[in-house]
Amino acid sequence: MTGNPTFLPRTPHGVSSCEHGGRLRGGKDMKDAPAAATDAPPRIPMDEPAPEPAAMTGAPSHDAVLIRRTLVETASVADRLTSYFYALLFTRHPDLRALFPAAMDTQRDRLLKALLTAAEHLDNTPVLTEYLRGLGRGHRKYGTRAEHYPAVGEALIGALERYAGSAWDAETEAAWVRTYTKVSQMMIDAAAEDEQLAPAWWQAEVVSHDLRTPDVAVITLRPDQPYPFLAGQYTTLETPWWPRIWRHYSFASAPRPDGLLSLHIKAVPAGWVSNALVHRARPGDVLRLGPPAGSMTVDHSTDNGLLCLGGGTGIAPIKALVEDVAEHGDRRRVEVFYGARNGHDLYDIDTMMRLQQTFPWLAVRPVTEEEGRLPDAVRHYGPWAEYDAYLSGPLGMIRSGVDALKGAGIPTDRIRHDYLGELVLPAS
Ligand SMILES: NC(=O)C1=CN([C@@H]2O[C@H](COP(=O)(O)OP(=O)(O)OC[C@H]3O[C@@H](n4cnc5c(N)ncnc54)[C@H](O)[C@@H]3O)[C@@H](O)[C@H]2O)C=CC1
Repeated sequence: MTGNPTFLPRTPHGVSSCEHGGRLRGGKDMKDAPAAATDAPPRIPMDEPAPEPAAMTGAPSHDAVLIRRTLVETASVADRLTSYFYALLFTRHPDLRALFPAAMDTQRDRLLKALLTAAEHLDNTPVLTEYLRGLGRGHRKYGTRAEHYPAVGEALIGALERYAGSAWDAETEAAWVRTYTKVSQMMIDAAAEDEQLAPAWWQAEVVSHDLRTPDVAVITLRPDQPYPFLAGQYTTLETPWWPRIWRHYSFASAPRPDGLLSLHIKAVPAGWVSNALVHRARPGDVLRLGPPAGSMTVDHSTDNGLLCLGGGTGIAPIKALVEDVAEHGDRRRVEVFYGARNGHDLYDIDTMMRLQQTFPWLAVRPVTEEEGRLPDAVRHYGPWAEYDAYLSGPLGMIRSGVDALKGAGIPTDRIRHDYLGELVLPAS
């Protein structure tokens, strides 16, 4: 290590809780941890997805330049860097191992990816603040405490130092220490504030389980206490069968007067949580939910129409958005394109068609792959320049959908989805 990093995030009350500074002993001697087997891809690839960025303004700060240089340098070895990061963390702080799932697989790169996403948005303070505050709140359910953050910072610096090659020097290390201190402080403060307002997690009982296709279930939950959220948001969920493995699922309904929550789950190959929810969960089972998150919510300050693309189970939050517009009595035009591989996979088409019959301002267009892919279908209609766009579905669909919508004249700041991290981060 070139310097002597000291992470001193204040406790929520402004007093330094502990000091974990100093060189990481023995870091250079450690072997890379073996790569874990891969699980099914997480629906949202980080702990919590970042919000849509505002346009970046001005030149990047010097710290941001140094940090991006490190990211570029380590992009091709991200996997080894991640393994080494966790090896350092757990060797130096074995007590922290219990906060993570028994099998690390997809968890492995989540923490690091979240940190790197934060670094990516260093110069965009409103976006960074919103993202980190959500991340801090979301970490309460893992049992994360203020005093854990310095340990993570040390492991991060140790791993970066090892893999950043010529991009690493004392100045770069100082930039990372400053950045990490800022990042962790925002998370700590947000968690402390949230503690006054909301539980760290909710328990929710399965009250109905409806298998719509061999792979897709619609599940209704009754939370043990009120669960406030907005249509279009998602939750994190832990099952009793896979402790400490959390997955993201969007709510399929706007908030209901009876307080019940509904989710659409597709069992994906090797997806432990999704398979348990589809094939094992039954009424009476109790799950745990983290706080709501996500920025794909309706902007009620405008009369713009809504153009919604829902692919596969991505139709769930789109249905919630439609209900939200209906409840506001806005009568704004809402155009839904509902994509699936084939007719059989359009598992919620009856509900969507019922909504279309009820609301004259709503048009629902099912699109199967025989007819083409969702973004192509959208290009055949329009014009869309006066619409706000909402996308939910597989990553490839979001990517090509965003391109199609930009091509149709919708500005980026009126295109909402919850996949930002994966779209901006270098592939690893
Ligand atoms: N908030 C969100 O963004 C949500 C996302 N999801 C995600 O949606 C996905 C749904 O998966 P499945 O039901 O298996 O979907 P799928 O693989 O059956 O595809 C659904 C639709 O997306 C289209 N599509 C797929 N790849 C595409 C590409 N590269 N370019 C253009 N169109 C493409 C297909 O043609 C089809 O119309 C999951 O990954 C799930 O995690 C689910 C709920 C909410």
